[in-house]
Amino acid sequence: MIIGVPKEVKDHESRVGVTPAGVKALVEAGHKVLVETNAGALSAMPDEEYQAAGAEIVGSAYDVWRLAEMIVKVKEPVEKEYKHFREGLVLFTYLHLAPIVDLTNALLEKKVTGIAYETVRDRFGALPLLTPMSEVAGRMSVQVGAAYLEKEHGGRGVLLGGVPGVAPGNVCIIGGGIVGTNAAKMALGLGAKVTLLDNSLNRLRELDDIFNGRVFTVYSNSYNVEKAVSEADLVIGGVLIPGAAAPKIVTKAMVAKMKKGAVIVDVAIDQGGCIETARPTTHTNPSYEVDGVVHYCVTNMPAAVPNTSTLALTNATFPYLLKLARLGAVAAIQEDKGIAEGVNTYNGVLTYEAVAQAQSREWTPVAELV
Ligand SMILES: NC(=O)C1=CN([C@@H]2O[C@H](COP(=O)(O)OP(=O)(O)OC[C@H]3O[C@@H](n4cnc5c(N)ncnc54)[C@H](O)[C@@H]3O)[C@@H](O)[C@H]2O)C=CC1
Ligand SMILES: CC(=O)C(=O)O
Repeated sequence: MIIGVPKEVKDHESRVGVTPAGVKALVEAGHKVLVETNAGALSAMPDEEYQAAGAEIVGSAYDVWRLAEMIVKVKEPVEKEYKHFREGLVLFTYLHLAPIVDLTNALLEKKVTGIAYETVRDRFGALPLLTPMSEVAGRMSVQVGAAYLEKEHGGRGVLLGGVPGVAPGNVCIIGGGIVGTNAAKMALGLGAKVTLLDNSLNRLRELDDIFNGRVFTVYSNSYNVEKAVSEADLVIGGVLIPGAAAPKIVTKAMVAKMKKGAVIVDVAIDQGGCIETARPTTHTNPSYEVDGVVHYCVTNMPAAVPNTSTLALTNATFPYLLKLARLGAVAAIQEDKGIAEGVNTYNGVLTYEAVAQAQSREWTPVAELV
């Protein structure tokens, strides 16, 4: 198969979809890999390493997209990439379609097979291609939040760890999955007081065990959320219903009652955000204020640490990529239920229920189409 790896074009997106190690394994398996020049440069993976691994370096994105049968990326295509879509192309990347209607339309119109990292499942039902970036973003959310709490950055001037004689800061984490757990680890490491809310009692039990009671676990309902948020210096949003638009757990009214200079990091913003006042931001303009509360809602947080993130992401994506290349998309979808779960668009048909619900559209399971 001919596999194309374009350079990312989203704001400050510095990760890359395949590493030189991945290229070597693909080439050894008989595939051809086209890498756009400088695609890996910001992840400290120069063209020479790709070339030495057997890739063909291609000068333009246009040619990578045109010549490849499967495109492997990191982020969902932005508008200026839609012109590259064509019938039969396989696109393996994050898509986050629920909140992005125009991208959904473009993939459907051009009959692209869109396989979304964030909805691929493993045999345990987990989301193996979302997990590594949630680990990164969860850990980052605390260091970003701590920086925005500094006066210089508009925050209320709270040191999360406190000092002897002064209480630590309050961190409230909503959603106790991968983002939430990793955020809790970092916040505890800094010495903050951590409250974690989830609407799964079983998950709260697991978290209580994992953290040995050092994190305050609270059942997520609007009463408890309002109280926790009003006491917080830093609120981290990490709620997910896979593939769906994120439910708004923190309302505008709750934000209005937060402490002035408190900080919100809504990691769930890539699925539309779980905080009503959150809107997507970029690494160029990462933050804004609502009711005196600083909001940081960057949709591609791991791009800030591309070397770590590219390695972590491709560790997880590579076995799926190899399978897609070996079998071709149709046979891989037929053989592997987890890959089939990743298919959001196929031959002009929307194939993911939660996206269909978010956009009030019809959908058909991909198993009925291949
Ligand atoms: N902005 C960025 O750069 C990045 C964003 N993300 C996003 O972060 C979000 C969270 O991802 P993960 O932690 O991997 O998901 P996860 O599935 O591991 O965790 C989600 C948690 O939310 C909980 N939840 C669901 N409904 C809830 C409710 N009503 N109240 C409280 N909790 C509720 C679930 O029980 C689960 O524990 C996703 O939208 C993901 O795409 C992930 C990586 C990077
Ligand atoms: C998960 C995601 O959206 C990201 O890593 O950018």
